[in-house]
Amino acid sequence: MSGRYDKAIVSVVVDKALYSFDNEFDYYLPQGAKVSIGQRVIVPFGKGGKKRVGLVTGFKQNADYGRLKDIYCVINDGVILGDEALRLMHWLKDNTFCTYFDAVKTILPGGMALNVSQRYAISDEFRKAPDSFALEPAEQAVSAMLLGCKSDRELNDMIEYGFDEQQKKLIGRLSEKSVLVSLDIIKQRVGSETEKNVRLTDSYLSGEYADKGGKPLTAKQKKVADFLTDADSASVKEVCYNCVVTSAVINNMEKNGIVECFDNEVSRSLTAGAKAVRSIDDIVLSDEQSAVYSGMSELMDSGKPQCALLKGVTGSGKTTVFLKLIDKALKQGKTALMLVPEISLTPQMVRNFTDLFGSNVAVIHSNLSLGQRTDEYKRIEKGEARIVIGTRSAVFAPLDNIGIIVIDEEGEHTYKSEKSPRYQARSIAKQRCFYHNATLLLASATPSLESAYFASIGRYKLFEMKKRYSQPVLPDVYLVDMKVEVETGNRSNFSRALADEIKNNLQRGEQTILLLNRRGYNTYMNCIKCGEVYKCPNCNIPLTYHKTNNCMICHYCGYTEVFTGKCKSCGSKFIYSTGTGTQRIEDEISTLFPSARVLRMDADTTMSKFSYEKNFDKFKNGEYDIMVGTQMIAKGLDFENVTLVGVLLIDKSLYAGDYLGYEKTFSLITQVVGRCGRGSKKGRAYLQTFSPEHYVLNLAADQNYDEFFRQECEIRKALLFPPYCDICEIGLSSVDEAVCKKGSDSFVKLFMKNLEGHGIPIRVLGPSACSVAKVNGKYRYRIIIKCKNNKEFRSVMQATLLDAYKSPALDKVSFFADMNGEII
Ligand SMILES: Nc1ncnc2c1ncn2[C@@H]1O[C@H](COP(=O)(O)OP(=O)(O)OP(=O)(O)O)[C@@H](O)[C@H]1O
Ligand SMILES: [Zn+2]
Repeated sequence: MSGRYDKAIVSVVVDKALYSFDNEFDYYLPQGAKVSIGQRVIVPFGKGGKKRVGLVTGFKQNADYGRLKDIYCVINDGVILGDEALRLMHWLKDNTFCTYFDAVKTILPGGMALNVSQRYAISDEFRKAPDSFALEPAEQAVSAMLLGCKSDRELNDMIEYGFDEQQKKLIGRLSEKSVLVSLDIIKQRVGSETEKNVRLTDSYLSGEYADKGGKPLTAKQKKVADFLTDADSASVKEVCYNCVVTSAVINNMEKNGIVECFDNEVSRSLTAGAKAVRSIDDIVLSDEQSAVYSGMSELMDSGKPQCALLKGVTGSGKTTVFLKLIDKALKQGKTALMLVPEISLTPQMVRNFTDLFGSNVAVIHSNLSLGQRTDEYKRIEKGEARIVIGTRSAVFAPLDNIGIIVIDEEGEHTYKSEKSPRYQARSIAKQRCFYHNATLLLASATPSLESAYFASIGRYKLFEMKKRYSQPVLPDVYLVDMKVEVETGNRSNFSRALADEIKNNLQRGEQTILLLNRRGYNTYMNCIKCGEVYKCPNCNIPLTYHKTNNCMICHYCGYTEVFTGKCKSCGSKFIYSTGTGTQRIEDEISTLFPSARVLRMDADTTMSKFSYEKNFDKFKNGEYDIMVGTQMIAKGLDFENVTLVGVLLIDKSLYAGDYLGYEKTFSLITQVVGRCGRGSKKGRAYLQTFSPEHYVLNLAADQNYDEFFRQECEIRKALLFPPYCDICEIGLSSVDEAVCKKGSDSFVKLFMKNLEGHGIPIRVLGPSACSVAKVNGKYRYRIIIKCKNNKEFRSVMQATLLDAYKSPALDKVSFFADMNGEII
């Protein structure tokens, strides 16, 4: 319901409200003001009546008139959350334990967020007669400093960056005494135009800048760096605006090598200006593809919400089927949404779409500047783009009349948000399909166990494609026993079989992909003399040695120290290092195969994200013979000249320490094996392991998903894990371990108390320290609650969280609840 009234009481959700205090608050709408549901307003909030951004969620008939405050002003940019978006906001609040406004901010693109900030100026009275004001000495000192400022801008900069906490406190007093006047400035984070962009340099991100003695950042520079860390990239204008700096600050940072400027040509060519160059009618589906298409068409024609799972082996041409189905939706006068796990890895996918649908395609992902994201959002809202491709957050794209939502590689963990609101894109997609009577298509070569289970009990309609499109056979897969290699004197990271095959490939001019899921050079270092193990002081886990910058780096928090070659505690020069990372493999390849041209792809070489596409293009053009990388190279890539895949050591992934370990390993192997033999030549894959007898590895080598599914379901059923129950994880952290542990125990007690009288079957595991027990100087505990995710359970959890916020035992502990989250 949405309407306009001259006088009314409205419910408003408010920005920056704490979870424990979050609600729909009532406000009085001033006489003559008009507002609609879904429109933004500024309201006074809290004790001091500070101005906050809010969003109107409804009108009220009866409320306590006397105690209500007036809305301060209505923001004149119309309804920004429509009926569906408001429902999603409520859904997020109820299901993920976030605040209303966290939900609002997640649904809107970052660039549309509004901020209220306070700006100060010296009052005319004070300027004229400063001596007539009764000020304490400290106040006098501060006001003298402020009087010395040449402009309001300088004055506000001084307050924000130059003052310590003590001085900042005096600002409030000076406003009360009318020395200063304050203004509330409402800022939208960006305008709509796009221009020159900035991002942090690789050197700064890798810590090289700091290591090479780069100047420490000034307060303003730090603000810019923090902003860019969050935003990935933004236009110069946006940075200036949000960080309240001039472009001179950015120029300086560019000179010092902290940021770099670039033109974002990628997104421009991808979206508004794109032209269709091919016709969808030229694509002819194979028999298997046609069968899926007609089955899906039936669902789409039903006019009811539907959910289907497409299990298609790697290279079966799932994308082609998506294209045809999306074309069908458009022809029905509807719109379509397609989610991918990581856009930088699938430039080909985006190209496929723009080639066929031109500017009808909008792309949403975090590599765009805030302005570009807002522009895409508006193109979608206006109906100029009726197909949206994007990563997780694109699931909220303001499409109207959706016909189909496709989620590619549906089991990928990137679909789950790891910060509040902790939502799973699949669940949001389901909500949207219900709303629009649309069809949801989940697709993968290795579906998540949960989706496969729902398909097996008939809740999802199941479609399968068992053949590759161009090459009738899947690659041959061999397990290589590394124990035998070691026993027979081969201590290298390459088994003889794999080394021989790499040699063959080099001779034949065919390409090879090597997977090792650890970056860096050595992953463990200790002193032989005193036994000291080099660990991160913040996280207490072993540091990884990086040869490229001669540093030891923590892969959890980024802590970096230069490796001196001597033990820090005893000074000995005998340092023992073990554990192989991708950098070391790159070295070993150059020793074993000096002529090979090697491309390394891991988080260290691709920090700016833009390197992905360039490097993959070079590899595709044959400029490299071997690509070695972490799991980022395992999925989605389609290079026809790759005929060999080697997995250097898979064991660690099997024992990842949570119930998803086997599922993830099976999926990783299937995906990476699927990268070879996609053209006319058959592929082969070698999996090196110290546990060649492990059944998961054997099933993965056989590419036998069905049997893996059966066995894994048995285990999950016996031990009670999803999909046979839901899991609610409580994560707790604190700088003090004892406080964290005590707080965790209190949380369990509060939960048990709230549970009383409900008769809900649950099992509580823990509290226990997380497997990485300390990150960024904070100790981490977790509680696992096996439960059934329903309204009753969630209400118990909500009550527990509210109690926990009030409990003194949890005063110094941060905590969150996460339904069915991935457990690290
Ligand atoms: N009907 C078709 N006509 C022409 N080419 C096709 C057709 N179907 C698939 N292909 C080609 O086959 C190759 C594999 O297709 P695609 O990348 O869509 O497979 P996929 O199922 O998504 O694989 P993966 O799960 O490994 O990512 C691509 O190069 C694609 O262009
Ligand atoms: Zn660390």
